[in-house]
Amino acid sequence: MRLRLSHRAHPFVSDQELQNMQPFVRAAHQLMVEKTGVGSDFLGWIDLPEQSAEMIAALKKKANEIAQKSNVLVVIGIGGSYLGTRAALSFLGPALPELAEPALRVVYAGHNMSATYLTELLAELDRYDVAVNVISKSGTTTEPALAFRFLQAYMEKRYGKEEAATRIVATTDRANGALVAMSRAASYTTFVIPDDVGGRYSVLTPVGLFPLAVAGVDIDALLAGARRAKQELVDVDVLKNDAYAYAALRNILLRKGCAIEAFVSYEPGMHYIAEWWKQLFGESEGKDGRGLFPASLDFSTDLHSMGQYVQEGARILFESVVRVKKPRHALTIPELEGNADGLNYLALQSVQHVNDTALRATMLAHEDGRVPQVLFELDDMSEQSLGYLFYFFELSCAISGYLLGVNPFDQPGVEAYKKNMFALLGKPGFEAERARLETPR
Ligand SMILES: O=P(O)(O)OC[C@H]1O[C@](O)(CO)[C@@H](O)[C@@H]1O
Repeated sequence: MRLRLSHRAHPFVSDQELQNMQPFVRAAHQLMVEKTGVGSDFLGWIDLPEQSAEMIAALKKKANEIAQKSNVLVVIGIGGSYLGTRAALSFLGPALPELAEPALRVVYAGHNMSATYLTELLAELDRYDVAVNVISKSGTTTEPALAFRFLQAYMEKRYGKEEAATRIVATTDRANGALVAMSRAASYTTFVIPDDVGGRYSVLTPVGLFPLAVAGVDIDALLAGARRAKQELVDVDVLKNDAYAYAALRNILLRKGCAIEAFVSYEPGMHYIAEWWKQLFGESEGKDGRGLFPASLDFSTDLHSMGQYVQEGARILFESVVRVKKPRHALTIPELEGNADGLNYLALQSVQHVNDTALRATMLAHEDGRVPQVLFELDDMSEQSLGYLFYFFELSCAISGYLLGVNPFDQPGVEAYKKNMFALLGKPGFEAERARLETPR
């Protein structure tokens, strides 16, 4: 249940260069643990692995009640309010939710504003017993608010106000935002997102824990994995703390001209882990004209599309590769009589061996193509390993942001499109902005 850094981008970065970062890593560490850095009022994520047993018990009780009477949970949220859940469920399986018949399905809304998506979602719900978890830290984000308007009306029409109120759970701020008032008025069960935890660091709050508990995930094991990461990743020595080494490597590679970091995995279940990771690093570091652009690649699938670019395109990227040491299933390749497909040279070997060989072959090829690579090894695809991974990257991201000299916990740039959208839609209070936008440029 661990994530280990097993390849530190050599020969592109030497251990000496990594060690040269030590004073800066120490300073970043101190800013974080002494809570003296910018954004220090958003360090609540550090202690999430050890949160109140009372809150976890209440959360599990309600999750159980919802799971008893529903077979679809609609999770309404955007960004950090849904990506952690989606990442966890795709990581933990089933690998093919379209074909599986789980006792409860989790579907998403409020992460886009597509009329097609919402209409087709609402049209399908009649066939299921439905519950809704609406999640918004601010309680005012347009995408989830819009989706909830439709879902709330659907639930009340279908079940009546009283029963709908037992099937809707709100996860939001303690006191502020429209969702708090709406939940009070309708008597929804609510769970609180702590004031000192930002959206992208919130997967281990009820934001992730509640829907995951409804879906049957062992959230105690998830938290245990995060606790272990918290206990283990304490050494300030950059050569002994993998989370800090990763943060330092990213910064070295950025300064060496890599503008893009691609998160690479060889398990399809990691796809949404990469999406979660992209938000974490993108919102934390992309500011003040700085930061690596976080991208992701699903190998070996994308080797047959983006592989060409990585091998021979502009030398502007490095890869952070995650290898899963023990995937959920082992599969042996059968022998084929007559060897019509020519694959008998692989007979009786495991599919994992072939996948791992693709990883080795690709890393060697990309090294020849002058692409720096960092390799992580994740023990397995369990809840504990996932908790470890979540905490590992959150910690790396905080240190990396401080090394970069930005506030890793704000996201002022996200407001730009929102302000323009409100102005163009005619929201009261945005008249001057609208006039500015409509002035010919
Ligand atoms: O939970 P909220 O307040 O609806 O915000 C959702 C997401 O929107 C952002 O503010 C911007 O994408 C994220 O930081 C956050 O995770």
